[in-house]
Amino acid sequence: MNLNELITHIPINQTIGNSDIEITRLEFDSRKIVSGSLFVATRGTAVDGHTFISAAIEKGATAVVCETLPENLSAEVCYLQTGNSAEALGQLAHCWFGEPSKHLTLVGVTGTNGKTTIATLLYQLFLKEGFSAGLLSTVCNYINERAVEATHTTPDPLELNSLLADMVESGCTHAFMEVSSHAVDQRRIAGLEFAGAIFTNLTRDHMDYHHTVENYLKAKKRFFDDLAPEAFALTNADDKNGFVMLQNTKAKKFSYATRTIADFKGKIIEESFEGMLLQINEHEVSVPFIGRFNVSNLLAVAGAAILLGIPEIEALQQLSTLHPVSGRFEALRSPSGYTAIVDYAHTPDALNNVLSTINDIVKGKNEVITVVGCGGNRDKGKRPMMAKEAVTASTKVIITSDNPRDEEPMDIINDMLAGLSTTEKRHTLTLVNREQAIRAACMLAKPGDVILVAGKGHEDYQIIKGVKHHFDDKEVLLEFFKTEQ
Ligand SMILES: CC(=O)N[C@H]1[C@@H](OP(=O)(O)OP(=O)(O)OC[C@H]2O[C@@H](n3ccc(=O)[nH]c3=O)[C@H](O)[C@@H]2O)O[C@H](CO)[C@@H](O)[C@@H]1O[C@H](C)C(=O)N[C@@H](C)C(=O)N[C@H](CCC(=O)O)C(=O)O
Ligand SMILES: Nc1ncnc2c1ncn2[C@@H]1O[C@H](COP(=O)(O)OP(=O)(O)OP(=O)(O)O)[C@@H](O)[C@H]1O
Ligand SMILES: N[C@H](CCC[C@H](N)C(=O)O)C(=O)O
Ligand SMILES: [Mg+2]
Repeated sequence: MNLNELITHIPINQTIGNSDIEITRLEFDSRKIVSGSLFVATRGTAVDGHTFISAAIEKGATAVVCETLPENLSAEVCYLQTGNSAEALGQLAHCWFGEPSKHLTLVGVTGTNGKTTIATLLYQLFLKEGFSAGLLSTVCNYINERAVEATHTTPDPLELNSLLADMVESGCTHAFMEVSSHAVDQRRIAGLEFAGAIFTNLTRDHMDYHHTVENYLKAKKRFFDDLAPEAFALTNADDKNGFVMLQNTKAKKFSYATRTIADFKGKIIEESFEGMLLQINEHEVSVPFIGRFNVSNLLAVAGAAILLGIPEIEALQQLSTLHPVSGRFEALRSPSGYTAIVDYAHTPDALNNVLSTINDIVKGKNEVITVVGCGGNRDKGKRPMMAKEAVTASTKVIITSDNPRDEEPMDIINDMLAGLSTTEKRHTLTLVNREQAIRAACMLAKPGDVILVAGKGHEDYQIIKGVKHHFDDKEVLLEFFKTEQ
């Protein structure tokens, strides 16, 4: 593609060299440059891409987009100085891949928890309604039914626009994606045209990255601020920041809630480990989901579907046919009569929601045994809170490893234990080995008890010292169940 055509949509403050040249590849990683590439130098969280401009040129880059021009300029290279390289990368990727989001009804979901659930259920619903649809999610990306491995909750701009272009080429009319706060902050979604945006909730997460809740809120809010007037913005009116997210949006505002006035209102009529009977607006709907938090998720799904043109009755009927996302409140019945729940809860609020749901069903008649850890190289502040949530709402707790990554597992466990009183610690088991921790919970459980294995959900790996080992909570449980038969 001609460079002049590519840079039409980005603000260029200064051009040095000939920009009427053909570009063979758009890249932001100097290690992937090929001859004729346009290299975009972005300031990262670990290093500054500007330090790799010369390396990119040595590998054949013939054009460079950067915020700061290098001291030594090459006569064979076109330099384009811009105010924000990350923003420019998003716009360039949008253009490079043929502006795919213009040819899709693209809906983004943001918030601390519920993004994967809502985006995946919308994708399922639109497939069931006969549409060709795509999904970008933490668990997996899909182009119609074709699975593409997910490296992130929200991919980098090149991978993101490449996947969207693949969806267009595959005949997709709708695409649903998660918009993480990192993605908004790093401008991975720059240039995308959204038909709608959904806000789930804002509670503690990613403080290791955003450092303050205010920064975290601002990152998510920017997603709504940037929406076009013809888009819809659907927010959770139960969340205290629900309308804060929408206060500067130009989009059409709508809300959903279980506890207050809203465009899409719902509540639980009945609940068991098999599912719930809900009242949504003036209709009763039976769904194979559990927990008040899932009522919110399902209201967002139904609301967005209706705003996208699905008749209300059809949208609500479809809710009954949807199936839970892998690793989100997955109930496994043991041969000896206890139930094990595998769930992805890895924030204090998520753990609180899941344990509240379990206790609403168990009602104190049986034991609730929780196995939980915290990820390494992630928010340390949440660790004592996670332990406290687990101990407060469980009869037994086993603290263990999640993805230790580059940290010492015992250091993470000790950070968690710091949230407990002496008495609470005395009643809490710690086992660094996650498999042993899950097995111990199964050995402790009696018929009717509930085990919650929290934090990893769908993950089939455990990251230890940079190595991704195979590990799957569900597999460990099913292996133990075999010993009970
Ligand atoms: C902390 C973080 O978000 N990092 C993301 C970020 O990388 P970075 O800024 O750290 O990159 P860097 O290493 O500092 O490099 C800066 C720049 O120099 C360039 N570079 C670097 C080295 C070199 O030799 N040559 C070169 O050109 C890099 O290509 C980059 O453009 O931009 C990269 C490209 O988009 C991402 O792959 C990377 O995700 C890392 C791997 C990551 O783990 N991110 C997690 C925290 C994340 O994004 N999580 C969210 C939310 C998760 C959730 O809540 O579900 C997600 O959306 O997945
Ligand atoms: N609406 C909600 N409110 C609070 N907790 C929720 C909600 N929906 C799901 N959860 C809890 O949070 C966990 C993660 O859910 P989900 O994967 O849908 O969130 P997410 O926003 O995609 O998370 P991540 O940011 O890690 O990708 C679930 O396993 C459940 O414990
Ligand atoms: N079990 C994972 C859950 C968080 C994954 C994702 N939300 C992220 O922050 O990368 C961990 O804590 O390591
Ligand atoms: Mg997710």
